[in-house]
Parts: sequence; structure tokens; C-alpha cells
Amino acid sequence: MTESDRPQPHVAVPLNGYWTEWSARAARNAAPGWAALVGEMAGLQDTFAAAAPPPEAVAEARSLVEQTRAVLARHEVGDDDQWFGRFLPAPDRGQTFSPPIRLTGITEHALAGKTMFGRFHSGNNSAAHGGGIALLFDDLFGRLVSVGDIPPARTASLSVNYRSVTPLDEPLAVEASVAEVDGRKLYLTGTLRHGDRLCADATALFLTLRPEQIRPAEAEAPPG
Ligand SMILES: CCCCCCCC(=O)SCCNC(=O)CCNC(=O)[C@H](O)C(C)(C)COP(=O)(O)OP(=O)(O)OC[C@H]1O[C@@H](n2cnc3c(N)ncnc32)[C@H](O)[C@@H]1OP(=O)(O)O
Repeated sequence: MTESDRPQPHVAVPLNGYWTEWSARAARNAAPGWAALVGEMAGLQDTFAAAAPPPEAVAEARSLVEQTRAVLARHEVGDDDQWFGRFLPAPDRGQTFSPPIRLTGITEHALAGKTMFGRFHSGNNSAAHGGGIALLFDDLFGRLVSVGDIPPARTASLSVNYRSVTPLDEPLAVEASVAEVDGRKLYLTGTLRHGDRLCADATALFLTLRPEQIRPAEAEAPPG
């Protein structure tokens, strides 16, 4: 999957207060070019998974990756100050763990979007890995409970039904909705489709967190 194949920017995301703060903190502090670096890293994962290079190319690539790690390791920070994964308004959330999701519609209780698995998430036989699909659903549900007035919530359980093979490098449609709210319990459902074909569906229980379970974003690290 090339960079131009990746899902492009999506609808505005009306984040809840918790993610508004964490996303604003990351956006305030992130160096110019960070978003492009995330895209390069995601592209690297797919390119790496798809490559069968000769020895000299292996040696060259390894050396370049070692150099990149050394550059980034000089700037390691604690979890509060990391930027990775904190850009909730962006399709990739500023992370390379799960595939970008370009949201096409969103309300407080439902969202729809487009996504695509590249070679990095390959299981075998040109199909997406089942664990990658579970990851996609967890991320999708995580985004759903991050909008509107829903308090911060965590996955308590997640169940995935694999209905048919999920292809790689093909546009896929996702939908998720809140089926029921029972106190702190949010019962969620979601689907993953390739065209008219249902690839997988999932249900999840998310629990909104008690105040003592929430870590706010306001504690800024001292400058310098
Ligand atoms: C876009 C943003 C980024 C993407 C994020 C994606 C979301 C994630 O991946 S979150 C990370 C993965 N999840 C976790 O790490 C969660 C780990 N577990 C926990 O933190 C806790 O167990 C937690 C918060 C879920 C629940 O603990 P706690 O708040 O103490 O709840 P607890 O009092 O035990 O249970 C509350 C109710 O839920 C029920 N419950 C709890 N867990 C489950 C479960 N797995 N299945 C069914 N019911 C459950 C309890 O039975 C209880 O029911 P009732 O009130 O009727 O007696």
C-alpha cells in the first residue's frame, strides 16, 4: 500500500473532554512533520512486510533503521508526553499499530468509516490477520466511546465473528454503534464489510471509568 492509497482526512470528530485534552496536548507539543513521519513509519511497516530483499539490501536497510532508532531514542519521553496515538482527530490517530480509519459519518452513538489493511496486517493467503481485525474493532469502538458526552471508557470484553476473508489492499467499510447503555456499561456492535460482503462483525462491552480511574492530561511536563 503506498501513501496515496491510505485513507485521507475525514469528518471532524467531536471528541469528549478527556480526549480533547490529550489530543490538544499532543497537538500543542508535536514537532512539525510528526504526522508525515507517522505516515512514513506505517508505509515502512507495509513495505518491510512485502519485501524479500537480497543480502546487500538487508544490510543497508538494517543500518538505516538502526540509525533512525538511535535518532529517536535520544528523545524518549514518558507516556504522558508521547505523541504517538494521541491525535484522535486524525484517521491514523498518530499511530502505526492499527490501520487508519477515515470517518465518513459520526454521531454520539454511531460512526461509519473507511479503512484498509496493508501487508503489515497480513495473516496468510492475502487475508488480514484475525488479531488485526480484533485490533481494528477495538480501535473503532475506542473512537466511538471517545466522542460527545461519553465519559472515558475501557474495553472490558470484545467478541469477533469472522464471517468471510478480509482482503488486503482493498477499501473496507466499518460501522459501529452503541446498542445499549446500562449505567457504566456500554454495549457496542460493529461490522466490517468489503463491498456488499460482510467480513466480520463484533460486539463489545466498554465500561466508563470511575473518576479515580482517569488520568487527566493537564499535568504538563516542565519546559526544556
Ligand atoms: C481511540 C482511543 C484508543 C483506543 C482504545 C481502545 C480501547 C482499549 O483498548 S482499552 C484497553 C484494554 N482494556 C483494558 O485494559 C481494561 C482492563 N480492565 C479494567 O481496567 C477493569 O477491569 C475495568 C475498568 C474494565 C472494569 O473494572 P471496574 O471499573 O472495577 O469495574 P467492576 O466494578 O469490576 O465491574 C463493573 C460492572 O461491569 C461488569 N464487568 C466488568 N468486566 C466485565 C467483563 N469482562 N464482562 C462482563 N461484565 C463485566 C461487572 O460484572 C460489573 O457489573 P455489575 O455492576 O452489574 O455488578
